Amino acid sequence: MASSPAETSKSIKLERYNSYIRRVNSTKLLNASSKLLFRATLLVALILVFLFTFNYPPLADTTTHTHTHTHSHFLSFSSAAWEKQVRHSATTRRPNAMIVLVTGAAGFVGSHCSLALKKRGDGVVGLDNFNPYYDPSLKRAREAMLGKHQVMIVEGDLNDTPLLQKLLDVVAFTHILHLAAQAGVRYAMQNPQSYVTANIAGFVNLLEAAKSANPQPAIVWASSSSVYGLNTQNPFSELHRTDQPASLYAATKKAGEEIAHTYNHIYGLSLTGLRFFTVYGPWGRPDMAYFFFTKDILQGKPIQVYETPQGKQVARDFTYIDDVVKGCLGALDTAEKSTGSGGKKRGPAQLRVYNLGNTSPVAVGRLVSILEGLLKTKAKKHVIKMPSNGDVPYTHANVTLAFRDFSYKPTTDLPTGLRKFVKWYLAYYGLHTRVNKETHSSSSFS
Ligand SMILES: O=C(O)[C@H]1O[C@H](OP(=O)(O)OP(=O)(O)OC[C@H]2O[C@@H](n3ccc(=O)[nH]c3=O)[C@H](O)[C@@H]2O)[C@H](O)[C@@H](O)[C@H]1O
Repeated sequence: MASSPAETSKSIKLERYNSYIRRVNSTKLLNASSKLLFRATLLVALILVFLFTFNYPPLADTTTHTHTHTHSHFLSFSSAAWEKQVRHSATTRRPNAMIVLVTGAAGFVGSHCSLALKKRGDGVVGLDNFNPYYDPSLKRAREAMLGKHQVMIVEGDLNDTPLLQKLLDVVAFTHILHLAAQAGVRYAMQNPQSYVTANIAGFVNLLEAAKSANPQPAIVWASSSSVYGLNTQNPFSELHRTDQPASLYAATKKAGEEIAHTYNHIYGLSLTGLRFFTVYGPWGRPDMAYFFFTKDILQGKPIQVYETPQGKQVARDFTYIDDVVKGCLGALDTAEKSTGSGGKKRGPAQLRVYNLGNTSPVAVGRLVSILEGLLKTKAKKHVIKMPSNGDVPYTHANVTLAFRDFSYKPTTDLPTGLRKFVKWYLAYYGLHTRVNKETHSSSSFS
């Protein structure tokens, strides 16, 4: 049926009105869905910000699932590219080479040992959590130096079990050189928990991963001269008592020696503990006296030199880094294989402890005089009684055992070693004034 013109115009208007309403509604719908989308995006963004800000999942998981490397950053630790880099770093370049996981590789002794191993053709993979106990930029500089020699440091924590398992799965390490630890004798009064976490829990976690690995690696690890504690027999021999630690640091290192015994006994892990005696040298630790004395003397700041409660000089068997590196490599070279497999002991395994010292203690006052000479600056020296915060009056190593078993023989005296340290210090921090030309002799770590 045909419609009238009036009806037609009314129906056209109605149609236009309906179409207008549909457009308005669809725009409203669009606006509503955009708003919904916007709110959802905001919510997701807020959740992400929360997760990153409050570090969830916990640090042990987040930091260790990534790593830095000179060529690429933050690869997932399970990615094929990450595994390739780890294997590349573990590549050996000599017959019968060892493949070593070095924990604490961005640390003082760890970086030196990693480089020495790599230079002689061994495969090396580092592990370090880059914690801020002392300036992490120094650890990054050591990492960069190792990167130039194709040594990769995986950024991760000893307490990250999946990471350790992954590393031991990806590479059949023959050895672990375990140097990662919470160091420092006096800092244990300020942050006791950090010593338990790194030196006890972290060590156990590493041993757990090692005992389950196939093959089980042999382990050489850093104990400390501080385990001799209040021992008065002199020089310190491995046969002397070590059941009187004077600091929590010493107690955790002594606990490590007992834990090593347990894992050797139950699982057949080959374990060698090295008692380091106040190691110093280029690329050293800024928390140690020789290092911050150098800084304070150059800045004209006062330094405190401790004396015993009886007014005697405090002394240390200061040991130069190159001598300690030789000792570490000697211990690795003579470490026998672990005997267990699949987490089970198959026979008795090697268990050893050695002193790595210099065998000639030097008073701290003499250390200061040597630095004054090298820096051509008089120290503002205050002699005070040694605070009772874990320190011991003197250390002195007997190294007969290490000499017998791997020809360990320290060859660097304190003036020679400090000269090399000062040369490095001035170059590293860009300070070249007021210093003896003599200090510009050769350095060990370049
Ligand atoms: O052999 C070890 O196993 C340990 O060695 C190192 O400990 P220590 O021998 O105590 O070194 P370090 O602090 O440099 O003090 C050196 C001397 O300066 C004296 N000292 C110290 C500070 C100060 O302000 N004044 C001072 O006279 C102080 O009394 C001491 O006589 C490592 O840090 C430690 O991690 C561990 O490895």
